[in-house]
Amino acid sequence: MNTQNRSKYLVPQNDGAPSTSQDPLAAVPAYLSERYTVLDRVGEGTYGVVFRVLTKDQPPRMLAIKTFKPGKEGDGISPTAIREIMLLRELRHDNIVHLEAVHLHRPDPSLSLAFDYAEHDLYEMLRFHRERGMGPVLETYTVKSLMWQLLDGLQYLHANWIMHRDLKPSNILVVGEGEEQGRVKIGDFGLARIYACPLRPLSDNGVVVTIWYRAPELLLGARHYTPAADVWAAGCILAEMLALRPLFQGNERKSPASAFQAEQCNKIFRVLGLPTVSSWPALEHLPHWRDNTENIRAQKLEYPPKSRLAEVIAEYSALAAGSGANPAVQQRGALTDLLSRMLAYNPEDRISAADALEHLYFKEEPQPGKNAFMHNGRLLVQYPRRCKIGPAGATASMPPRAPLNTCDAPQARLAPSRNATPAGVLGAERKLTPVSAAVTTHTTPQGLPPGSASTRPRPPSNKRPHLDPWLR
Ligand SMILES: Nc1ncnc2c1ncn2[C@@H]1O[C@H](COP(=O)(O)OP(=O)(O)OP(=O)(O)O)[C@@H](O)[C@H]1O
Repeated sequence: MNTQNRSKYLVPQNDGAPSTSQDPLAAVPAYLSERYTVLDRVGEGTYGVVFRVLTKDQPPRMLAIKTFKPGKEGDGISPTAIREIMLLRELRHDNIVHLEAVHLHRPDPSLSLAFDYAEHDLYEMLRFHRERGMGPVLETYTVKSLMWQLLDGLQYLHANWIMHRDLKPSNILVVGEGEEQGRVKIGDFGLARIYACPLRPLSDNGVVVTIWYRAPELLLGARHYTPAADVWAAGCILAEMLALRPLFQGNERKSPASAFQAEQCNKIFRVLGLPTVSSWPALEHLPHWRDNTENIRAQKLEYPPKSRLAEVIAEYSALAAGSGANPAVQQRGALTDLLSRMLAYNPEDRISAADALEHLYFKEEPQPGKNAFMHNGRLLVQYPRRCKIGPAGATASMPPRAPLNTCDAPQARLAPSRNATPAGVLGAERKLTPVSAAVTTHTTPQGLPPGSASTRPRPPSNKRPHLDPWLR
């Protein structure tokens, strides 16, 4: 089995098959059951396992608890990490997943974080369209609403000197029902760096680290991360919503850690053309550009003399729609203008999240809304609910527990994974109010039960539509 294609939701077995034999809730720390009824397990990321729970207060609320994997012996949770988590608790925005509670179990130490629960994420939504051959792809209104909300959340983070650094479809959560139906919740910010220390390198875990959303300045060796890199990732996500496939889908070179990611850069250059020092003066100081200029220039003929972004988006999205007519790209002028500003090579020229919200694209009809699923009183698509893996016989008062190993999604096949980029997050200064909320600590000497293998079914394959051969 090609480990690059292995979903990170699966703990590798000798034969590469997922394990379904272990109790999916075995990894729930005992101290959590004092406060929550654990319903089922919704997934596993690089750093932890996520459970769906109900609070035991009245009325019960549904939350997602992320329980972080125990670190190697001797690895504690640093005060810096705790401070950062506490800062995350202060974030309040409609489009940022809210960190409800922090449970720190000192003896291990182990940590569980409680967030708003969101039934969908953009990765699964895109997969749904791709797999079901929904044709056409996402509705224009849905694309606009999701992007508008994502940018709104981003501008809030950036205004507070926080950068996400790991934006990708699987981190774009979307609420399924209730008052906040169709609402984007940016998830997973900041936590990757906090948990990077105790874990083995991602490659040891057989996890693919996606670089598809990584900005060119980072690929070319820039040391400093700026909010513009989040906007690049958001631009890639906008393109992916239209095309149902990642715009720049390169393979990552895993080592050394600072390796020049030639293939990923190549994918970008083949669509946008080569960057130039005249339009991006800092380029000549970027180490990977400097060290590889000759090689890059030697392949010049492979790259278009000017950006082909508009054509590529039109081609890809027509392929995704199957019929050659994708309503989401009908307003091509404004859409491609916004996209090309979000995907500007020079980070200083790249549009900010705040300015992007003012772009003509969002002013043209249909204008974006707070509920990305519902337009003019009509539910546009009923997305399948998350795959959840519950224990037979667990009880829950609200809503009914998902049956064992079920989900509404089609049975899974292996796919390029939902991938993670190692990330850090918080800028040095913030406009946030001082931290007021307290961490709940648990000092009873209960260790984490031994972690169990994830039993999440494999996602289906990420079928690539037929591509323009020179874009391969
Ligand atoms: N607040 C939430 N509500 C519902 N599901 C969630 C929530 N947060 C995370 N999940 C789901 O739990 C699973 C694991 O999430 P997690 O954030 O740990 O990993 P990831 O984003 O997929 O990858 P990584 O952390 O490695 O970048 C995913 O399916 C994710 O969509």
